[in-house]
Amino acid sequence: MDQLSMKKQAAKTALKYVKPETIIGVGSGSTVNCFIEALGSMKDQIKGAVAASKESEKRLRELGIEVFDANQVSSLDVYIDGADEITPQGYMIKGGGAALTREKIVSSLAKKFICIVDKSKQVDVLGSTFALPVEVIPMARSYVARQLVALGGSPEYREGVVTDNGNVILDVYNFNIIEPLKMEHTINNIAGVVTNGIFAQRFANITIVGSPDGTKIIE
Ligand SMILES: O=C[C@H](O)[C@H](O)[C@H](O)COP(=O)(O)O
Repeated sequence: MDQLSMKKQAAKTALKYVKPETIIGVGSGSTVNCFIEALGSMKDQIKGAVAASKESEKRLRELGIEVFDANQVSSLDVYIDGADEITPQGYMIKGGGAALTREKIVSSLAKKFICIVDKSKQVDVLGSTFALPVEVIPMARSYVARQLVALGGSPEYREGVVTDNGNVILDVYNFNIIEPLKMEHTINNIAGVVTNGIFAQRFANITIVGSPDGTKIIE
């Protein structure tokens, strides 16, 4: 089974967590694009969605789903998003598509984070396969990079990428993230960091994994 089919499998399974008459949170990325496509079958049952990226917003609107601003809602029933890495505890690295800050904001509004992944995203320790994205205010780029080196990482500027918030991304290699919550807070405390791609404070409550052996749900 190819990776796209596994993503589609996980995305379709997530529909069972979408309740009629609710506004849901929707993340971004290729797995979420599969989810948005599947959500078309329920578009008349939900009130709408809050999107974590301009790209997802556009795709939702194209399907005829109403998109709300995050400031218009006080709470969301569920937030559905992919991840670049996820541990058995539901800790994630996100931001491969540079949407990490809006994803953290929208997911923080939700009662439950449902993470949809294909099995290649499962790891025991964060940082094993994927560099950690950090969104940075442009004028702080060099300062933040030096601080990340002091923490043991090897940051690389993601050339040519500007986030939906007008900032830049540093991808940090060689981080073995043994204590995700502590690391998330430490990096977020560096002046000039908007947020980093560790999702430990806001971990996934439910992980849906698409694999050739069928879909697995980890709660
Ligand atoms: O910024 C992007 C997001 O965090 C995505 O959810 C993450 O990169 C996973 O994307 P994909 O489903 O394309 O692997």
